[in-house]
Amino acid sequence: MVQSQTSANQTDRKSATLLKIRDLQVYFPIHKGIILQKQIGWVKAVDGLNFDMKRKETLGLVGESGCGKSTTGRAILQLIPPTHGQVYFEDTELTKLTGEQLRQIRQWMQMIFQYSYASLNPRMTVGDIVSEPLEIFGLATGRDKQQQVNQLLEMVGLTPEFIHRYPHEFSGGQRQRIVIARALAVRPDFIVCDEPIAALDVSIQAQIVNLMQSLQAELGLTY
Ligand SMILES: Nc1ncnc2c1ncn2[C@@H]1O[C@H](COP(=O)(O)OP(=O)(O)OP(=O)(O)O)[C@@H](O)[C@H]1O
Repeated sequence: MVQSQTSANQTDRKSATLLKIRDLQVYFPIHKGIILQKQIGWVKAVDGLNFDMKRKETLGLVGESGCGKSTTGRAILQLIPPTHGQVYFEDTELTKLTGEQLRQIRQWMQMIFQYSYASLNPRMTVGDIVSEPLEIFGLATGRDKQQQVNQLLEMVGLTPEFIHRYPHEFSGGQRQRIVIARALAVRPDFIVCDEPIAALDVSIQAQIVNLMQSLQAELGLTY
């Protein structure tokens, strides 16, 4: 169960605050029986979480397996509806937004996962994968889109020559770079990183951490 207290220091933060979490709770119902599915209780995955994050800050959640880290990340992005509490992104209360409003604001918040391969469509080329968010959010078309895709690949240490290749033609570390390039395409402020290096070899883990740190410095990202 993820819990925390808000310190006086945290509440003093002003305009630079990007994210505010207030009394966040995510409870999952526990059911018994296959047909009648009687509810017999709740899993309190997140229970009364409070914290603030400034822009360009990195906050790590540490805890045993099943303590609610992933649920916290998903609930912040409203991928799981919180049971109770508020999530503010800048001054917008995400927990009050409608579907379309959320879709717009999600542009500024991205998530990267441990198993990058599973989140990459095996039938799409790298060029299509990285350009898809540009199209969805209407950020670029034609030659401009092509240039942005090339730039994004270069930013994550991949050569633009890779654009015609498919995910299975890459190593685990390279796939994670593709996932990062796709996340960066929409120019996010905030990225939820759910164990983004856990599935990689130790030497590759260091490379991806270094890449994420340099991107944070360059683009002012909050992790
Ligand atoms: N969709 C769901 N329905 C029911 N219970 C869930 C659901 N998602 C998560 N849980 C439960 O909520 C708790 C927290 O899960 P979560 O995945 O957030 O933990 P975690 O800290 O990220 O674990 P790990 O380090 O193993 O990834 C666990 O007990 C899990 O079984």
